[in-house]
Amino acid sequence: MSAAPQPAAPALRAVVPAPLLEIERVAHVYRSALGEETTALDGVSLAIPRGAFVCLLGPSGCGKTTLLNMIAGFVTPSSGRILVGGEPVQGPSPSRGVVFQDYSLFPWLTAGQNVAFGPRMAGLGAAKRRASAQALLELVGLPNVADRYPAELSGGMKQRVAIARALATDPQLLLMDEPFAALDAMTRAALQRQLLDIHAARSKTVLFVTHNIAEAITLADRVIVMSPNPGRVAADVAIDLPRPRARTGAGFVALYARLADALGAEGTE
Ligand SMILES: Nc1ncnc2c1ncn2[C@@H]1O[C@H](COP(=O)(O)OP(=O)(O)OP(=O)(O)O)[C@@H](O)[C@H]1O
Repeated sequence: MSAAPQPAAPALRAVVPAPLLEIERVAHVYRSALGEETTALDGVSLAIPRGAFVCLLGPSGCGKTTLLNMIAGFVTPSSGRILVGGEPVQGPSPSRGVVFQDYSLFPWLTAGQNVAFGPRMAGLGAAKRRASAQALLELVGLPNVADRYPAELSGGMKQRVAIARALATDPQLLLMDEPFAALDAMTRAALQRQLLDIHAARSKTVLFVTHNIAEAITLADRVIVMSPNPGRVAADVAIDLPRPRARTGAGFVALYARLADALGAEGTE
């Protein structure tokens, strides 16, 4: 006698949180005034979870800045779409903080006013925005520069102010385009440490562009390697080393070789 058929057990579904950033089949073609076309990116798809620290690594011209500018809302993709928190990017937003390589502080504003700029645009009162700017300057290790102008600050100090400014609107996503490339090695290492502390303390999601393999391994949980002509994702490598990461450690050296290999003949540095 056969047993009566049992009802199927309900399928077990893991609860996977939606990624903060979704890039879906994005391409971008620049057209010059003379009608020349450059395909900067083609078929780029990525999903980045909340709280991740991801580095975009690739040689010059592979479209890293173009991709970052599209996520920031400064450039519109020719095709495909970009979602942040499930919403399509339709222009710049205070929920996405941007730090550029060239500091890009307003020279006519003091450091404190630069940091308070976003909150001022958002309508925060003077006393509150001064207090929050001072707290952010302290967070980046600059407790005494609020009244100084950018021209009175070193490159490393300017970049700290730029990071404080990017954090001032409490963005979900911090977009950083080779922010430490112009700094000397010691200042760069100090800012890398500080950025990791901020990432840990504030649980920000960070997308950080670099062409420096060691910097990518030092900072990221995950490195997206891009290749040029047109820009595409060539490799997606998890960095599961404990922090802080010694450059001479065996794991670091092995990942360095792996990423250099993924960069191939296009290798940077
Ligand atoms: N405004 C523009 N007009 C035309 N072509 C552009 C423009 N901006 C970038 N490009 C081209 O698009 C491609 C990707 O450039 P992009 O600056 O995004 O690369 P990148 O990887 O950030 O380079 P780098 O590391 O040198 O900053 C390159 O071929 C570049 O010449």
